[in-house]
Amino acid sequence: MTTQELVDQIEKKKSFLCVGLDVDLEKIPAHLLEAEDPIFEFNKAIIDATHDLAVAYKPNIAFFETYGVKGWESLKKTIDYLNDNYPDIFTIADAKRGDIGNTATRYAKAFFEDLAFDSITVAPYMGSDSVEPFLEFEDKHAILLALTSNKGAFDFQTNEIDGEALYKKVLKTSSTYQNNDRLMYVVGATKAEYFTEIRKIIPESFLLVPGVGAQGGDLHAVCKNGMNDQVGLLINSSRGIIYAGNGTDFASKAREKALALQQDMQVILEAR
Ligand SMILES: O=c1ccn([C@@H]2O[C@H](COP(=O)(O)O)[C@@H](O)[C@H]2O)c(=O)[nH]1
Repeated sequence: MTTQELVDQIEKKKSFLCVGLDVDLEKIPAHLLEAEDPIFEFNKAIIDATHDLAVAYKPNIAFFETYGVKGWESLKKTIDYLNDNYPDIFTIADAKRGDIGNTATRYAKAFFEDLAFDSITVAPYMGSDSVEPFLEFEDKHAILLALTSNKGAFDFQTNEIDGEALYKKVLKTSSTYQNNDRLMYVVGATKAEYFTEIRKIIPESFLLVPGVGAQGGDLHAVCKNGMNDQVGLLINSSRGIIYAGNGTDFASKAREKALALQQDMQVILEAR
């Protein structure tokens, strides 16, 4: 998907919501456990209940890998279901990959060609030759971890090297990579006070922003400091939406949570 197509979706739906699919068999409603593929059935119900309110879905790959081959089958069914039924939706494989060039190419082919995701999260630590292979695919995007939502982000990312915070170096250096127009960045909602500085370095780029809801990040603060002319934000909520209920009405409960976020976003968009 092109960035412009994503922007068009945001305008049409008045939403920049990304629903995170972090499916845990210990948390999903008991009645689904009788299904042949409970993970897929759960995802399908969540997607069907929220697709008009969200512009992106982000399956976190760990939650599928943990179930081995069955988990990968559920992931494949989930991405195929999204692509077949809701082709306008932007899809993110939250896989946080990063390795030397030839290995990075294999990761990129796995997630962009076999699984047909629009984007994948990538760790920047190994540098240009570990990131650029992901940027060789037309209309696909690498979403680089810049300033993450967790407290461990302060271990390295905000530390200064030669007078500049590491996360700023990541933003600046990656902006020189081949096909850098296909780059997006992860910045945590729990780090709202950093968005103004971040926007000075990468004014145009889309930011994937996890950390609202369960991690306590503030949507309004993020939007105030981080929104650009094209909105430029994908706000992710995973547990706060998908586990809003755990009875037979779990999907409508998830919709209620997604609707509340979308309505907040609509107000923010209309006030711009
Ligand atoms: O900095 C980061 C990067 C990724 N994540 C992922 O986003 C979701 C957040 O889930 P919630 O339930 O909404 O807290 C999850 O998949 C994380 O692995 C992040 O939280 N922070």
